[in-house]
Parts: sequence; C-alpha cells; structure tokens
Amino acid sequence: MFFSKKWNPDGLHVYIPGGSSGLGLALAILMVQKGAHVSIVARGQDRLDKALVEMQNYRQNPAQKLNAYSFGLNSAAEASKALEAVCEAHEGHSPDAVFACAGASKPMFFVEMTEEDLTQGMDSGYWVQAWTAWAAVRMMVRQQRKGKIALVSSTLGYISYTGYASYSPAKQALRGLADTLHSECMLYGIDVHIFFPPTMKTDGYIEEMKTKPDITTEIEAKDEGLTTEQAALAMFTGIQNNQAHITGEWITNTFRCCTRGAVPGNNWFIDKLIDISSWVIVPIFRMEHDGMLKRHRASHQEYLRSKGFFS
Ligand SMILES: NC(=O)C1=CN([C@@H]2O[C@H](COP(=O)(O)OP(=O)(O)OC[C@H]3O[C@@H](n4cnc5c(N)ncnc54)[C@H](OP(=O)(O)O)[C@@H]3O)[C@@H](O)[C@H]2O)C=CC1
Ligand SMILES: CCCCCCCCCCCCCCCC(=O)[C@@H](N)CO
Repeated sequence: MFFSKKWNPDGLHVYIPGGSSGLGLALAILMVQKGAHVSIVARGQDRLDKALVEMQNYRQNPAQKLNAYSFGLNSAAEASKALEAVCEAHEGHSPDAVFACAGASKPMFFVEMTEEDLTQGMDSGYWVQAWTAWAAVRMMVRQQRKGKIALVSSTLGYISYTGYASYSPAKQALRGLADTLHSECMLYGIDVHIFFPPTMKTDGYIEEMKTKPDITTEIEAKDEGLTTEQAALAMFTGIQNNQAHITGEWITNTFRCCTRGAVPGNNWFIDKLIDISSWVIVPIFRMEHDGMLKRHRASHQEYLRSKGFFS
C-alpha cells in the first residue's frame, strides 16, 4: 500500500535455517545489521561457530540475541526440535520471521542417478525447508502470533535443464508450497514469500561443481550470478516490498514474469512488459541451449561409454 510502513526487522527475532554459510549467512549478517535478534541453525558445528563470531562483528546493540544451534532439518521431528531450541531464548515465542535458506544440490546426468540421489534431491531441496515451514506456521497459529515465512528456491524453481533432475523438481515443489501457503496463511495474517536466486559462489556451489556435468556448466556460463550479499539484499528488499515471488536479477525476473502462475505480481505494468520481452528472449535462450545439447551428443555417448554405462 502507498502509505504502509515497510517491514523493519529491528528488535524482531529472525530465525535463519541454513544460516552458517552462503546466502543464509549473508542474510543473517544483514539482519544483525538491521538490529534483529538472529538465530541460525545448520548441522556442522564448525561453520556455526565461525558464523556466530562473524555475526557478532555487526552487532548494533548489546541487547541483540545472536544464537547458533546444530540440528539437521530433514524431518518433521528435527525441524520441530530446532524451532523449539531457537525459541527458548525468546520466552518460547514463535519467531517474527523464518527465512529458510538450507539446501543443497548434486547435479548429475539423470541416467547416472541412483534411487538415493533422486530421493535425496527431494530431502535436501524440498523437505529441508518444508518441515521448517510446517513447524513454524503451526507454532505461529497455535500462539496466535503473526509473522513472515520466506523460502529459498532457485532460478531452477522456474525452469530447468540437463543435470538438475534431482534438484529442480524439489525447487519447483517449494514454489508450489509457497504459493499454497501464500493463500492459506492469509487466514492467520502470516506473510509468505519465496526467493529465486541465480548462481552464488558459495561453499554449496563449490560442492555442486564436483559432480556438475560440463554441459551444465556451459549452459550456466551466461548467468553472471550474484554475490551472497547482493542476493541477501534482494531477498530482504523483496520481503520488505511484500513480494510473493522475489528475484534478484533480470534473467530470473524474466522467467518469473513468463511463468507467473496466479500469485500477485510485483508490478502490474512492468511485469507485463517483461513478459512480452520474454516472447523474444526465451526462444533465443532456448535455441542456443538446444544447440549446445545437440552438439554435445557425440561426446556424451563417449563419456557414458568411458564410464561403463553400456556394459
Ligand atoms: N549457490 C547457488 O548457486 C544457489 C543456491 N540456491 C539455494 O540457496 C540456498 C543457499 O545456498 P548456498 O548459500 O549456496 O548453500 P551453502 O551450502 O553455502 O549453505 C547451506 C546452508 O544450509 C545448511 N544445511 C544444508 N542442509 C542442511 C540440513 N539437511 N539440515 C540443516 N542444515 C542444512 C548448511 O549447513 P550444514 O551443511 O552444516 O548443515 C549451510 O548452513 C539453498 O537452498 C540452495 O539450494 C539457489 C540458487 C543458486
Ligand atoms: C530451456 C531453456 C534454458 C535456458 C537457460 C538459460 C539460463 C541460464 C541461467 C541459469 C542460472 C541458473 C542458476 C541456478 C543455480 C542453482 O540453483 C544451482 N547452482 C544449484 O545450487
């Protein structure tokens, strides 16, 4: 609304699952800089400890509660336990905002994926955030408290290409969950957002490069990506502007506008102009993309042979 005040995290409790690294850590630091009480959760204690030390450097006042807890988040029980631990330092009150950043990807060719690769893709792309959303919304509703929930998808939550058969479905499922909750949580005055970041050079990115097919890297070469600081700021700005779907650069924003579904857009007029531009831009992307794949056929056969796939 024209006169409505922008969301201000100063003095609020912000819970960031996946806050020990990458986007989550950049967002945690940004929230500390804005005066929020910040809790982060991840599995690895080392990175949690380092992250907490870094967050302390940005503290605005001595009253800010900055906490880190080690939990896995892959099940309802773990996500609930993590949430309870996080709320203990806040008289058991539900967080004012939950920004679910945890996630991982293991890009590979579909034909090389095992059953475990595919099911783990849903665990570490979808359930790792979905269970937190489930636990947090239930807690907010039980306590009759309002709040904000933001999930983190990816450009691959809108589109996909070779290599992401275990990851893109999970990120697209997160979009389905966010759009459902955007509607359902109106019953409770809880705002729901979802962010679609492009490439960010994080620890997670270094990890995914270990298995990523060359052809996937080649397709992604046109994506300049964002630093985690830029991405965190884009996510925060989108949340402040109450955007249902948030993007941080033009490529993903184009896919947002031409894959728009039925949630509110970000600008009634400009979104349409971008949608019209996609009528030209997307076929150009696709021509280039399809050409790359077709040119890669012979060397892919060679690759599969060298891996013993046919024997
Ligand atoms: N980097 C990129 O190019 C892109 C990333 N994204 C998405 O953005 C989000 C952040 O990515 P990025 O910053 O690169 O990731 P990082 O790998 O750098 O950080 C991921 C964070 O999540 C935690 N985490 C991962 N799995 C679990 C789990 N099962 N339980 C608890 N905590 C977990 C990690 O800690 P620990 O491992 O110790 O548990 C870490 O704190 C992810 O959802 C990712 O899919 C989207 C688009 C592009
Ligand atoms: C069929 C037409 C396809 C056209 C493609 C052109 C667009 C290229 C930009 C893609 C950027 C993707 C970033 C995703 C990062 C991500 O989520 C992973 N790094 C996992 O973490």
